[in-house]
Amino acid sequence: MTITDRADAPTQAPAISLRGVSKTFDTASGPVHALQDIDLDIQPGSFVSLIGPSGCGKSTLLRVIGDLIDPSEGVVEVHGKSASAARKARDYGMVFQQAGLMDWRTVRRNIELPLQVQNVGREERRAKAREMLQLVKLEQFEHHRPRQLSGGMQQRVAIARALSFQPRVLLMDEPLGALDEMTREHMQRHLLGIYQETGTTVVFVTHSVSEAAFLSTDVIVMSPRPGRIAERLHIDLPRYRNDETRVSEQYFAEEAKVREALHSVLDESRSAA
Ligand SMILES: Nc1ncnc2c1ncn2[C@@H]1O[C@H](COP(=O)(O)OP(=O)(O)OP(=O)(O)O)[C@@H](O)[C@H]1O
Repeated sequence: MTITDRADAPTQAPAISLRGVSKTFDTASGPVHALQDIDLDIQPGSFVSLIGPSGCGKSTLLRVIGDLIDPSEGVVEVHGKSASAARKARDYGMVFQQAGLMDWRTVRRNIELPLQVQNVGREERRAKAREMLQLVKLEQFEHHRPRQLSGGMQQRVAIARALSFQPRVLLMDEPLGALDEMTREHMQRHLLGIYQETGTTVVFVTHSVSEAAFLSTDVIVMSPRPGRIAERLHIDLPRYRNDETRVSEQYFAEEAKVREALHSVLDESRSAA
């Protein structure tokens, strides 16, 4: 399965490639087949959302890509390297539902942390962190502590931190899941802006159909027990999207397409249960 950000895009080496990837967890109550036989190519610069019922393996797939867990079978390549080599080469930025910021450090020093770990010099670190603060539009909060910021702002800091070392791939596990509806829409606009500006390849786990349709170039619909790819959908919207996109006929049609695919997976998994 190949995913390109445009249907007519020339063939290029995928940013992420999975072949025959399965993951089984051995638990006290027996094996859990979280992923089975996943083949997937993700082209550079695409924004790919993973959506599907709870427990269908979205987070497991993201974690296998990011080398946070090993697959039981199969191969993962990121820009031609193994997932573990890609992690060592700092090809990944990761953002989770909780921002996970350190409250004893200022906002800027939180963003500097991954650079500090890489022994980047102080001045360069500071300059990079300021650039990232501009990217997420939080320049004036440089000296604040995370607890002084709203949930959405904290997530923007987490995104800035993840992007500080210019990873080629941004892995996001429900990064907007804990935010209220209005903040979430606001953050979606921010995230789109960041994506458009950086051109980073994004893999994004979400439960929200509208979010997946609005943000993504492609949506992967997964089905549970075992976790598999049920359908992949190309989102036929202009790459540059804004609030007008959200109320366009074209967007409603794309959203309906994702909703329909998800509902047929839900219906199947209910009738199999
Ligand atoms: N560390 C683990 N040990 C045992 N089972 C696990 C582990 N991690 C995930 N699982 C199981 O693997 C399956 C897939 O889980 P995963 O979290 O990837 O699904 P998900 O689609 O992200 O779910 P949700 O939408 O609820 O977050 C589930 O049955 C889950 O219970």
